[in-house]
Amino acid sequence: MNPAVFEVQDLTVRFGGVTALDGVSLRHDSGGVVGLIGANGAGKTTFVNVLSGVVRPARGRALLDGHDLTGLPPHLIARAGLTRTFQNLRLFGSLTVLEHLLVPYGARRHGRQRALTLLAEVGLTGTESRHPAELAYGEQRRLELARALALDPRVVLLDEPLAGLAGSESDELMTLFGRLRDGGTTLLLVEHDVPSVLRISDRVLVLDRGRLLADGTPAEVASDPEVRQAYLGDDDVRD
Ligand SMILES: Nc1ncnc2c1ncn2[C@@H]1O[C@H](COP(=O)(O)OP(=O)(O)OP(=O)(O)O)[C@@H](O)[C@H]1O
Repeated sequence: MNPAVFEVQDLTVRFGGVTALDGVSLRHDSGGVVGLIGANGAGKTTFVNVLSGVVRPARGRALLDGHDLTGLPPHLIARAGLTRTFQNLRLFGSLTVLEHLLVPYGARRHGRQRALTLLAEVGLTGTESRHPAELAYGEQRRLELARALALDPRVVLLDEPLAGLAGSESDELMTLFGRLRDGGTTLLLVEHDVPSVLRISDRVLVLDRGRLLADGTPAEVASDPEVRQAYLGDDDVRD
């Protein structure tokens, strides 16, 4: 069997007496958008934190293309092809927009041109010399995304990328996610906006108190009685 794009085996994370992830195992073999939903405290951010190297699991493994990432620091995981955005933006106040992207591109060939191209892709052309504090909130979110996209990762983890965005801004980002997916990037989308997740995802995972409650197509997950009872309100799943 070919290695999965990403895979977790028996992933278990504890914070003191709290079990944030409880033996989660799954593999994702193709690209596309994988939605990850669940109530507050279900373990979604912890899942992203383990895959991206921010949190070490008590048990289990995380793999990217068959390579064990468990315990590697975030910068090596990023270099291996898995990057992320943060729920609370982590931009550098002293760097300009362009400099944010020149950091990952470093001395690479055509780094500056590639950075400018990427800024155009996320709709930030014209903001190159500004600092994060001079950007609108939606622009800051797009800069965070652009930084995660530098160096052409194979997998990007998006932790609540739509939080705090107006409807039109979040529509634009969803369109961009669709383009990235079509370009072959695998996206793992953690999001409280369930209708958006169901609309864009090829596969939806539902976490409930650290366990994988459901895993299927958006239609399968939206009609799963256990999911509806544990998590989804009827309003959330209506078209
Ligand atoms: N650093 C930490 N220290 C202690 N407990 C933590 C820590 N991080 C997460 N937890 C706990 O682990 C559980 C899972 O949290 P996590 O943030 O992964 O959930 P989530 O599904 O992302 O929630 P939300 O939707 O509210 O962001 C929660 O009970 C949370 O309080």
